[in-house]
Amino acid sequence: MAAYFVTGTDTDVGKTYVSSLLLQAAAQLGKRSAGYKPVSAGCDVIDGELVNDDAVQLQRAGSLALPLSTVNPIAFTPPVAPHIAAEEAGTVISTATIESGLQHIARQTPDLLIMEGAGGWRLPIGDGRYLSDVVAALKLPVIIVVGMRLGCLNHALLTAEAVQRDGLTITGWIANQVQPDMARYAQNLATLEQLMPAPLLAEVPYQGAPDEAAMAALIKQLC
Ligand SMILES: Nc1ncnc2c1ncn2[C@@H]1O[C@H](COP(=O)(O)OP(=O)(O)OP(=O)(O)O)[C@@H](O)[C@H]1O
Ligand SMILES: C[C@H](N)[C@H](N)CCCCCC(=O)O
Ligand SMILES: [Mg+2]
Repeated sequence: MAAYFVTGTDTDVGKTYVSSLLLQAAAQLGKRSAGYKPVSAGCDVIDGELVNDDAVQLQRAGSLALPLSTVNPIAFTPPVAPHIAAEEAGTVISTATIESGLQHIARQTPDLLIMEGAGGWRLPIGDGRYLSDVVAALKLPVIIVVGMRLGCLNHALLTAEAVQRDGLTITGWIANQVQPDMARYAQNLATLEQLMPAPLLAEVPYQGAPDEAAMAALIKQLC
């Protein structure tokens, strides 16, 4: 089984969008794929259940049939930083729950398991702890989604520095075109290719996906 942690240069940079593409591509190639969003903030309450859109997207994209509570064991209603939502709910984000949730999915032997963070790499989860501590304890390789917009160079380089300082391997980064036409896109991409300490895995076009052959090659590399 291959498991990865997908982080991003910020919230709203396309971690879920890109993770879903990877899970779908793996499924189309006959692989067992599963997404995991341990901590979410920003949910609808449907029939008494907290339903997070990221979790629903990952659940649909993966080929394993998993209940939503398995894909997303820790969920909060307001779309705010999760440790603040946890405090408001009078609860503490449990690292044991995050870890056991991953092991639970791993036991169903996916070929590709993608765990999506929330926000960026150094996400506080309360009491001086960070989601990155959990990823480090799990020793998961990291994929960085770079939301290609002005400011991403600094965010991408700082994220990569922090991941490496935490002792983790960066499998690579994905350039995600969150804007239809970023000014100097090619030059920004070239700058990151030169300065990032890990390879560019894929370019994801605005409202699109890498071509089938590129995706198949990437899934082969990741699995
Ligand atoms: N390549 C793309 N083309 C067009 N829209 C995109 C692309 N990538 C992401 N988006 C859109 O940008 C928004 C943010 O993407 P997404 O939800 O995947 O971000 P995220 O990093 O997972 O955010 P969060 O921190 O909340 O988990 C969504 O509306 C998504 O559909
Ligand atoms: C609500 C939002 N879409 C995400 N799920 C949570 C983003 C947390 C960001 C925390 C921060 O770094 O400021
Ligand atoms: Mg997301």
